[in-house]
Amino acid sequence: MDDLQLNITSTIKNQNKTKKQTIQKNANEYKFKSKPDFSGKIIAFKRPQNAGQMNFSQKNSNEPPNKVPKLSNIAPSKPEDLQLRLRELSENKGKFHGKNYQDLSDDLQTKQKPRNGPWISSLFKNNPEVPKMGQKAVKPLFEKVFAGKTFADLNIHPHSVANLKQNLNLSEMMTVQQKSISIILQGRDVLIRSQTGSGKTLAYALPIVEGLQAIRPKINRNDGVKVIVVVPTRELAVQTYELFVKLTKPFIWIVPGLLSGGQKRKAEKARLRKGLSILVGTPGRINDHLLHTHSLNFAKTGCLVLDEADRLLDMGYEKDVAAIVKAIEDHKKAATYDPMALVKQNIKKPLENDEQQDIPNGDEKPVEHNVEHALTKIFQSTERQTILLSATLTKAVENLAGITMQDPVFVDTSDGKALVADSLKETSKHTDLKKIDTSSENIKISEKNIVQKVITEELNAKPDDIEEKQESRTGLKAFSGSNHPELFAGVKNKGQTNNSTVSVSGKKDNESDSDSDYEYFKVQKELEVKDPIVDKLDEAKTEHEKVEEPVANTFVEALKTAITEDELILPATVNQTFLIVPMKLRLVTLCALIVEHCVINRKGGKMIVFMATLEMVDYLSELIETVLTGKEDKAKKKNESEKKNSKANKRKSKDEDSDSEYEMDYEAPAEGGIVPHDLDVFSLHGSMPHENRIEVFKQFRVAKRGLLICTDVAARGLDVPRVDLVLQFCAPASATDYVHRVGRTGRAEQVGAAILFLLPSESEFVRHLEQKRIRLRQSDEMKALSVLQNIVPTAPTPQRAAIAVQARLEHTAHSSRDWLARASRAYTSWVRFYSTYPREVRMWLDARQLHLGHAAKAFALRETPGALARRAKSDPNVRKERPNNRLTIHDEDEKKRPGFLKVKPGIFGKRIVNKQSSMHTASEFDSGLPPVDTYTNKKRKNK
Ligand SMILES: Nc1ncnc2c1ncn2[C@@H]1O[C@H](COP(=O)(O)OP(=O)(O)OP(=O)(O)O)[C@@H](O)[C@H]1O
Repeated sequence: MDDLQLNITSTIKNQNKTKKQTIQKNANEYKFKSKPDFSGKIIAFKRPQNAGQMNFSQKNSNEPPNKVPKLSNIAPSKPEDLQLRLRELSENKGKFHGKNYQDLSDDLQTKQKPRNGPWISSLFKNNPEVPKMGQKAVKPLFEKVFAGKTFADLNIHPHSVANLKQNLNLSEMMTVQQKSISIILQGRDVLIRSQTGSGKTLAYALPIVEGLQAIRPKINRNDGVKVIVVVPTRELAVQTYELFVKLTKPFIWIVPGLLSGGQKRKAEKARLRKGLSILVGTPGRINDHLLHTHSLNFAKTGCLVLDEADRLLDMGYEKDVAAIVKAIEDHKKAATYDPMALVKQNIKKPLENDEQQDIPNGDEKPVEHNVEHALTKIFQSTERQTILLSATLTKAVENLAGITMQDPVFVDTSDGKALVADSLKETSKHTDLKKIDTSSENIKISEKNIVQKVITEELNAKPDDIEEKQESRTGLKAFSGSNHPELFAGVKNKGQTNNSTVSVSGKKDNESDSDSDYEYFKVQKELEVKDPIVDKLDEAKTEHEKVEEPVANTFVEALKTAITEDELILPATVNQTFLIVPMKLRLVTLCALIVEHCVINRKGGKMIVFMATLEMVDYLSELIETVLTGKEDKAKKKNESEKKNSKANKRKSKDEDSDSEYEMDYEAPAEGGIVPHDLDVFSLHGSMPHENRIEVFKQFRVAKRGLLICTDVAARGLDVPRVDLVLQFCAPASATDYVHRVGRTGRAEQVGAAILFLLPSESEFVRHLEQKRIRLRQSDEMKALSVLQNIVPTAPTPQRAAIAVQARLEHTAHSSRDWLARASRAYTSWVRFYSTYPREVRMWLDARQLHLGHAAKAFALRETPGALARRAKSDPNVRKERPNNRLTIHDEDEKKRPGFLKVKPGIFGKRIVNKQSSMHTASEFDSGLPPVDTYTNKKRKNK
């Protein structure tokens, strides 16, 4: 019992009890705390809950013990007074005379004057040792980014080629574009995987525009939504929409539109009523309009694109995606089916395709080049093409592909993988894939005949057959996955099962005389097997050439292999490193890297820092900006005399300076920041007002240098030019998230760097990344700190410079109640976030390993974890509940729309829901609008 500081505060009742009873009761009230000693050993000691109370009780020993001491009415001005009142309040369980314990505690924190003279910093004390991880032999996967072919080589409208050159400055194709464009133009369902920044957006946007522009008569606004592009974030929606705007410049009759959260519903409704050809949006918002905007109809939609498909199926999005797919099918089904009209329409087609028909009054210029693509036919039919894209694949994507795609093609551009895996092909080791790639050129010849073929077929077909065709391609069968049992039943059955299904062009597979694109692949395959010339050519090839040739798997095999192997690809041009930084040094090391990259770097760096929660982004971005550039501090300047005093004290204390490395002069911050240059700091997270969010994104995009601090909301798809450093301040929730975050740099073969911050307890996370073929090198954390000597030239060592910067950070964080509240909110949010890491990574990112006291230092806080927890408890702005993934769709809403059937749960088969990591992106799943029924309810209540 020697190490117990007993504070026996007994009530009158207790006094009447026996001594033994009193001691037992009080012993139960003691808190047990553990913290490491200097050598890192954990020592436990017990401390009474009201430790400070003993002295107070002693001071007021004249008063009866049961009497509540009164607070003086005079506002406390001196820290000692505050201390006193704080003790009074703490004794009285938080509230007294309407005063709040926390308020007083904050007053104490903020009004406490910095001590002048020697100030012992604990920044470098008690830190765990930084392990040297070494490097495992990892052979990363690489991808050839550029294909060596130009857009002019494609069979697309010359205006498109010219537009790409003039407005986008693009002429050479990227590999993924070369592989995918021709396949998309054939109207095939495609699943595309290629590394971040490899040009996937253009790979689908260009053929879509090409397919649309070729429709004759030209489409107009009244023709309805032809293409739906679903992306996970608003910024990505804006970016994709802008690309479509650029691509459709030569074809002004194609109207792209944007539906992303945060804008006024009314304005969007008006736009939808006017008519859009290409609709780009976030799933929540599209669904919101599906429910509440009756002019939005997908009956004419011929193409559905799900960009960042794995993300869209993650965390609550999948319901919305399912609802969109279902809406397309329902709307198509609901559209009046008139076989005669269909026949007439098809008979007219060859005439319509005659270019002369295009000139209404002889005024309009004829389009010189009007190639027919199978995709154009799809836009004119009731069918639908589905395109899924991502740099990373998951089981959920595989499931979705099985459900929504028919006879899909898998395009994987990583080296050593199948470049094009066609579901209509059997596994063949030495298939010449170039045949598939050039098929669009060959198919031109055959496509001329497709129209005629379809007409003949449809004229001959019974209504039942036609219905079956439509359903198979676009109807409920496709949605429920019933048309794809073979996809996962085994590859060998694939061909047979397909034989009994209806092909893309509506042709039965066993009728092999068809010229359709579907048949083309079949015939092509037969040719590959039978053609003696091809055989001879194959024989003539050297063994070496054969080894280099990519292996063409069937779609299912290739996709399954890709998912099982789970190997991740990152641009070879990104230099990836990690820093193991002890908790207390994290913030100051971050500042050092920002200074190094954005300030000292003459070229002017552009950097993105990923944080775990929006509270962290809000607080740390402002703190860093304030401390480094002095942005806000100006309002709270010290007066001249204080400055003089501090300088005098500084001089004085210099003389008294001790030898300790960790002891330094405390200098009250002077005016302004500590870096000589301007530093533009941007912050971005999902809870920002929409306008700010888009504005920040746009500003950062055009900035030549600057720092963006953000959550994972910026991790997917965002294409910000010249970002040369990505820093992950908090470890990602998965290796996949790591890839997407890093992928914001090194885009389109640009050079970039990525740094991952890890705690000593998290160091084994590197091994997890190495297993996924990600190669990282360890950097020296002390070397990173040495940069700070540039901005604190008086500091003799990097440690001293770090202490000075940390002091500035802490001073700012404690300069007002607001700062303190935000700091502790950020701290609390991070602590809560940490325990939500998904199970797969929890063994490396274990919340039990955290030292919460040290963590406070990383938020420039000086309070103990207990005090911070109390503050969080009394802070109404701290999010108490876990963010849910509910969208603004309610059961009642779903019922409101006629013909809009409720999506059955589990329709996407096995749901892969990453609930744990919902903290940092939760707000993304909102459509950005209040639920409509709130308004309705209010109205009802008023009545
Ligand atoms: N053919 C091309 N030549 C040069 N640059 C290109 C080409 N095509 C696209 N780009 C550029 O490459 C960059 C990355 O393109 P994009 O955003 O489409 O990549 P992504 O593969 O979708 O990346 P992520 O997986 O991160 O979403 C963009 O800046 C784009 O302008």
